[in-house]
Amino acid sequence: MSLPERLFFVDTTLREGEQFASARFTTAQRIAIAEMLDAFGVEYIELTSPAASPQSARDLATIARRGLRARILTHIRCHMADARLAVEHGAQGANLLFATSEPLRTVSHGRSLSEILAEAKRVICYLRDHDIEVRFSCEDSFRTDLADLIRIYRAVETMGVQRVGLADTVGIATPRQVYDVVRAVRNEVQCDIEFHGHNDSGCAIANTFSAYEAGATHLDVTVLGIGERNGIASLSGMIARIASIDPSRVQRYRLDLLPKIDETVATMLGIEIPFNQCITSPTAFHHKAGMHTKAVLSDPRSYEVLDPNLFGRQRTIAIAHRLVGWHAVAERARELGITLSEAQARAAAARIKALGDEHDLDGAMIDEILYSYAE
Ligand SMILES: CC(=O)SCCNC(=O)CCNC(=O)[C@H](O)C(C)(C)COP(=O)(O)OP(=O)(O)OC[C@H]1O[C@@H](n2cnc3c(N)ncnc32)[C@H](O)[C@@H]1OP(=O)(O)O
Ligand SMILES: O=C(O)CCC(=O)C(=O)O
Ligand SMILES: [Zn+2]
Repeated sequence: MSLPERLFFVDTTLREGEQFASARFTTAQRIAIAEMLDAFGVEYIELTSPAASPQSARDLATIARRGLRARILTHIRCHMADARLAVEHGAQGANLLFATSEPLRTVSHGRSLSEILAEAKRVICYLRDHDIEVRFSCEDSFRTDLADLIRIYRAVETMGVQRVGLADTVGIATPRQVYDVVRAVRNEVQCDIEFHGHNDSGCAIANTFSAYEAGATHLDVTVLGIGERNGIASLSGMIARIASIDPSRVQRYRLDLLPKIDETVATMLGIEIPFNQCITSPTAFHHKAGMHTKAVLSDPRSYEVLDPNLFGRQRTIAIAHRLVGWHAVAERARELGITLSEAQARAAAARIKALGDEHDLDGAMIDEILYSYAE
């Protein structure tokens, strides 16, 4: 499968990620996160609006002055006061949004589509006059009428935005729907397209990937997928999704930094890396069941679509449990310098299984059983 060439990550750990329940990054932590993401190679780092709090405004200015390779964006309402703050605090780009769906339009801001477009024109012209890269996003795009979406995107493109954004704000969209809507927008505008997908129904990575396949160029991610409620697509998840199809698409990034980035942010948040996190979870390259370990010992590609070495990780093979197979037992014996016949390895595996039915096992217990064959 060939994937589109144009791919930019917009990491929004310092905006969407700050909306995660336990996030309250200090200035030093914000700088550390921005520097790690920059070293990794994300193209954009999105920061909380300078309107949010005095420290958020100061930190935007500090990070924007830091001379990072990544472009520093701030996420603001389509509002002149917020736009002025973005300019005053040195943002290189402004990610504007306005809710356009029926359910949100009423309760979020109460504007009609025409009023949204009138406000957008003032704000976009002001930002473009100040040489700010502008993206305009329709919040809750997937509960917005497609004709309304297209009307707005065509209009803001003529106002001079560099890209339009589609947001699955409530995590309701399916991968096929994302593909169809992004494709429809792709056919209507020339500018770049950004996608932002929430994980409420478990489709954030799949939806973000579908958007990429359909022509989205800019993909929103956060470290560990943190964000409002249960978050959005994770950086490591999107890297895994793309690398498993075509590693050359992500070879320009410092993939070996991913474990450290996830670990550092998890520590800042006071959480563990989730067990099901792609690439960086402690068990992401851990093999247990006998049928798996037998095959992996012969050729890791049997049960690994990603090479752990690419990410500075190592595979682990567990044998201290009742699902063990004799091949893995024989391999452990070889590591210990013990030569077992097939019959002995099978007998040792049977012994481990019987003990595993009775209680938890650990590596030392297994080695003791294996040494008993060496005597
Ligand atoms: C789906 C998302 O994650 S969107 C991003 C969410 N991010 C944030 O909310 C950033 C943190 N937010 C904040 O610090 C505050 O909400 C602020 C500073 C932005 C605004 O605070 P307040 O002025 O106290 O307003 P409050 O948050 O209660 O209400 C939102 C206001 O923004 C207006 N508004 C909402 N969306 C938009 C929009 N896209 N563009 C312009 N105005 C908007 C509402 O009409 C309301 O205006 P009002 O004060 O005239 O009634
Ligand atoms: O600005 C955007 O495109 C996304 C805003 C957001 O966080 C959302 O809609 O969930
Ligand atoms: Zn969001």
